[in-house]
Order: sequence, then structure tokens, then C-alpha cells
Amino acid sequence: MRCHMKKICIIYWSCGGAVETLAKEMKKTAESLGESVLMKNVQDAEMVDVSDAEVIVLGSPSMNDGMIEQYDMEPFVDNLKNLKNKDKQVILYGTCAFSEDDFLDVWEKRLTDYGFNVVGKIAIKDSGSEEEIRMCRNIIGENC
Ligand SMILES: Cc1cc2nc3c(=O)[nH]c(=O)nc-3n(C[C@H](O)[C@H](O)[C@H](O)COP(=O)(O)O)c2cc1C
Repeated sequence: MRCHMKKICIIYWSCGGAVETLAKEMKKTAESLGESVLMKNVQDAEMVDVSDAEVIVLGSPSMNDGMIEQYDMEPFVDNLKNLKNKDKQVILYGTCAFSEDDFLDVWEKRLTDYGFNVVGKIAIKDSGSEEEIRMCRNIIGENC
């Protein structure tokens, strides 16, 4: 039995809509489990959104040779190292057109080095097949 509602924060960057659509799917899943969900485009997100949450979901497309998006997501992620309480579960997801999913491994290592507990990561090809979208929902179900 669940003893308390978890606070989940989903922060994403999206231009074409693939990452945003997945964010909405994950929000729906978490809400259907009774969790409290804050979903924000990283351009509107603040550090307090992360510090208030227990589970952080971060989403970015793979860009420019397997990096996370550089103008908004990159500085936001960089700033996470300054967060006082890093005792939080982190789920990373990304979409890519042609790269392998190793950009998620680099991202995971970085957040682990900062001191976060990365509990899940998933790379999706383009907008994702039905199966991939289901895996995305599952990763929320397993960790929220
Ligand atoms: C400027 C730019 C650079 C990109 N670089 C890569 C890349 O290095 N590897 C890759 O697999 N996809 C790359 N893509 C494709 C995106 O990762 C992919 O289309 C993603 O699903 C876009 O997400 P969005 O629809 O949420 O914006 C790039 C797209 C853009 C616009």
C-alpha cells in the first residue's frame, strides 16, 4: 500500500514535440498512480521545482552528436550540482533520430557524479513506437 503521495517533477526540452509528448504520457501515468506531478518546459523551470520534488524526470533530445540540448537544458543540468539535497531519484529519457543511446549513459554518469540516484533511463527513437511509449510509462510506474 502506498503510504504517501510522491512529488514528481518532469522537466523537458522539446522543439518538434517528441520529448514533450513523452513528458505528457509520463505525467498521465504518474497522476493515475495518485502522485503529485509538476511538468515544466526547462525554459520555465527553476531550481526550487527540483528541490521540492522526490523524483526528478529529465527529458531532452539527443543533439549535435549525442549531447543534451545545449542552450536551456545544459545550463539547467549544470546547475543541479549546486542543489543541497541530492537524495532524489532521477529518471532520464531522450529521443534521438540516428545516434545510439549512449548520450543517456553520459548524462547518467554526470548526474551520478553530482550525487543523484539515477534509477531509470530510456532512449526513444523519434516519436517512439507504441512499445517504446509503453516502456516510458512503465519506467514511471516502477519508480513512482
Ligand atoms: C539541431 C539538431 C541537432 C540534432 N542532433 C542529433 C544527434 O546528434 N543525434 C540524433 O540522434 N538526433 C539528433 N537530432 C534529432 C533529434 O534528437 C530528434 O529529432 C528528437 O526527437 C527531437 O525531439 P523533439 O521533437 O522533442 O524536439 C537533432 C535535431 C536537431 C534539431
